[in-house]
Amino acid sequence: MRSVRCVVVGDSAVGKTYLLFTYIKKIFPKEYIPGFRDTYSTQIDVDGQTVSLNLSDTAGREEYDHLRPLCYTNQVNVIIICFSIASPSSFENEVLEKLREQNQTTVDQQQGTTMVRQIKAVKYLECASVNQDGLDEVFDEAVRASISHSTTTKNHVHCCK
Ligand SMILES: Nc1nc2c(ncn2[C@@H]2O[C@H](COP(=O)(O)OP(=O)(O)OP(=O)(O)O)[C@@H](O)[C@H]2O)c(=O)[nH]1
Repeated sequence: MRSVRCVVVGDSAVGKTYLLFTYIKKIFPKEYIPGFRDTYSTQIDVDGQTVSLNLSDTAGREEYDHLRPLCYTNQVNVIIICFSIASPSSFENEVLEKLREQNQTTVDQQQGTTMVRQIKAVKYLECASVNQDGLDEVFDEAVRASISHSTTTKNHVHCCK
């Protein structure tokens, strides 16, 4: 079975741990979870293929800056870069609503897509752990990106022989 190793990175408090917890457990935690297990494995079907998906959480706090690169080994197939479309304190809908009233904008699809081009990432996706909106899609796309990259790399190796 194909195995895909995926690391989730991003600033502190953008929701990385909750993203993984909610995706795996299919429930948004009621109480704050200070940390989740560092890695988790699950099997998912993507485009008719069963894949073993290994997920790793990272700590976003600055004091872990020197340790985080240890997670970027050559065994990692996909890195998901996470950020809050609003500020961390504006997670709650009520606060988002207030921001909108004050004409303060959140990151929109267009800005996300532009950023993807700038950093040569594969895709920009929005999701919300709180209602599980778009969560499966994030990890399905991560698997697709990995499969498509490994196919491209193999083809490249062939053509250079
Ligand atoms: N409203 C709302 N809150 C969320 C969502 N996802 C996460 N949160 C909240 O965001 C806070 C931070 O989430 P974490 O998952 O701990 O953040 P993190 O990115 O893992 O933070 P570090 O461990 O410091 O790197 C938590 O208090 C969650 O309740 C979401 O989709 N909606």
